[in-house]
Amino acid sequence: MFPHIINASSSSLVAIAAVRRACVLTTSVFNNLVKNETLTKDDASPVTVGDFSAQAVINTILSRAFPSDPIVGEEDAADLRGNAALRARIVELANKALAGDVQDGEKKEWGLGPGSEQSADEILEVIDRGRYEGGRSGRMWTLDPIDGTKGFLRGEQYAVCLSLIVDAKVHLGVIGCPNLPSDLSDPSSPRGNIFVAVRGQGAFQLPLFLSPLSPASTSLATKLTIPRFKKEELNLLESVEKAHAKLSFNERVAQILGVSRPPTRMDSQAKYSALARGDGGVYLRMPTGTGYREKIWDHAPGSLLVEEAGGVVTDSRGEPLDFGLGRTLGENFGVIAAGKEVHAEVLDAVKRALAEESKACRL
Ligand SMILES: Nc1ncnc2c1ncn2[C@@H]1O[C@H](COP(=O)(O)O)[C@@H](OP(=O)(O)O)[C@H]1O
Ligand SMILES: [Mg+2]
Ligand SMILES: [Mg+2]
Ligand SMILES: [Mg+2]
Repeated sequence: MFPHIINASSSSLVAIAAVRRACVLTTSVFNNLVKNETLTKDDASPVTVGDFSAQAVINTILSRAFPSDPIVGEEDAADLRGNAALRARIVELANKALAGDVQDGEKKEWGLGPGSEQSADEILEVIDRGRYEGGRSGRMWTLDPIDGTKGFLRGEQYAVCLSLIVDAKVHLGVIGCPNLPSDLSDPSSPRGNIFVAVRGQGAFQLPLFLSPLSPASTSLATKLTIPRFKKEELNLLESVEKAHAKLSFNERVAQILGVSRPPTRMDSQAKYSALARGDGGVYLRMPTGTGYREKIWDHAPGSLLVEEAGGVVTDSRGEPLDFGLGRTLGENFGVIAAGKEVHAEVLDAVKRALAEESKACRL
């Protein structure tokens, strides 16, 4: 089943290869990260040499495989142009990742294999291929080279996330989770999974560090379906970072729903992956009131994964997420993702909690 899908779509084969290469890089960067390899961006969020070099690797592969496809990537090279030490480290890391032997499921023409190293200028340019503004029509990719940078820095969950959007609809989503155990309830179960969703063809999990075409990987590939939860089995999946989502609101929604299990807090779109395979029943992310606009790369692959696993993803008004507005999802009304049956109940609970809040404000 799974190889049939990736063979049928060259985009998915390219995307899986790109995400796997980047995950090998980020795993090695984590093990060797030193203090001065992290910058603070204008919005006070962290970015590491891992984020920049992973974007260079994925953008290189996409640009070679699909030269006319634009890319909406989280990072850009502006901060690297004035920082020679950081730039040199990123060039070294990206080139090491690109020059590794061409493996099963990859092609040399994608800029891979010995001899495919690029100059510093080429690496900066390819990082900047991610500056596309997005929009409603045509084909484009959206990339989050490390989603959950704070989780990455803590040695916890993070994800390398890539998605193909066509005419504002997500067609393909690939999420590499190097630190995610196969079984959340058993932290000693093997870590490193990749999640792949193709519109209309399903959602899958397979081992991250095996070629997707190898018999071992194929035999371990599983098709994901969100199970029907009983109330007592439900719990919420939510951000670790209080600045990213209003966790007190989640507590009230859980109360209204009668959910008694504690929430699972996890960084990155690993939450969507966990939801798609039945590790937790509800993804809930409500705005904290700062005016922050959610970015398309933080939700595109995760939302398709959940939908293809039989779930529903909307904002807090029940409206679909709109990936055609540019780099952001527009005004922030939050995100609710859950299995079909549970989603309607959560939406009602969210509306009730919002009504309570606005009543309390008027008093
Ligand atoms: N004020 C805010 N509200 C919502 N999301 C925010 C935010 N500030 C940053 N983020 C986003 O939250 C993402 C992490 O999501 P989560 O909280 O689910 O782990 C970050 O991705 P990066 O780590 O790629 O920058 C960042 O884009
Ligand atoms: Mg970031
Ligand atoms: Mg992100
Ligand atoms: Mg990121």
